[in-house]
Amino acid sequence: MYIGRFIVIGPEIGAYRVSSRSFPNRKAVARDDAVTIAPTEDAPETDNPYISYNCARTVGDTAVIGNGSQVDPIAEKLELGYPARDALAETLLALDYEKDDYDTPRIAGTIGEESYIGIVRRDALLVERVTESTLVATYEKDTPESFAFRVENAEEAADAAYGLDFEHPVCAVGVTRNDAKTDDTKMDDTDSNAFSFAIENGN
Ligand SMILES: NC(=O)c1ncn([C@@H]2O[C@H](COP(=O)(O)O)[C@@H](O)[C@H]2O)c1NC=O
Repeated sequence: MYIGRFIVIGPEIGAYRVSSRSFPNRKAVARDDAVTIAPTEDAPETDNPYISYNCARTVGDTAVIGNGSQVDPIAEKLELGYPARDALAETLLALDYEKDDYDTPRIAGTIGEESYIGIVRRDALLVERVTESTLVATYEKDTPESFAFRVENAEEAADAAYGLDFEHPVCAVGVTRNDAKTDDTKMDDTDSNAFSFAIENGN
């Protein structure tokens, strides 16, 4: 089954996976306080506005993940003190679904004291609090659904998301709260105090 990009919110551990038929030549890149989805060096030129973006950011004790440019304004709203539910709902509604051939939905989630997951589709805006592991995807599984995601740390989350049996995996990012009970994650460049990230680019 092809479900496109998807998010899992644990709720203490999360993951984002890029699956792509059209633009497989992409990778996740760790920045100071973000993870970016970017074309690989050998990728063909494209002017598609939807395929390079920050897919993960942290703001204090909240992490944001998502499938497009909404991640930055969601993070900015959190910085201004918006509750996560409102930051997700207002931003998803303002940016709306992507104006491409598929009306691709925007999906996003936050991990924090309370965790949330959201999607804006052509026909709906859904934002829900997450209390058990939940998945939402751009296609097919485009309503948040309970999803068994048994992982202990950010590396396992990235590996598991990458390896899930949905077609055309490209790359994945795992994120975990450091004050959650699983704290044996390897720290890397993108770690804030509150969160650890891990990247799986399939090589
Ligand atoms: N976020 C992404 O990484 C991303 N990759 C592709 N898209 C959009 O989705 C369309 C379909 O892509 P695909 O056939 O790879 O699933 C693309 O034309 C593009 O407009 C994306 N937009 C939303 O998921």
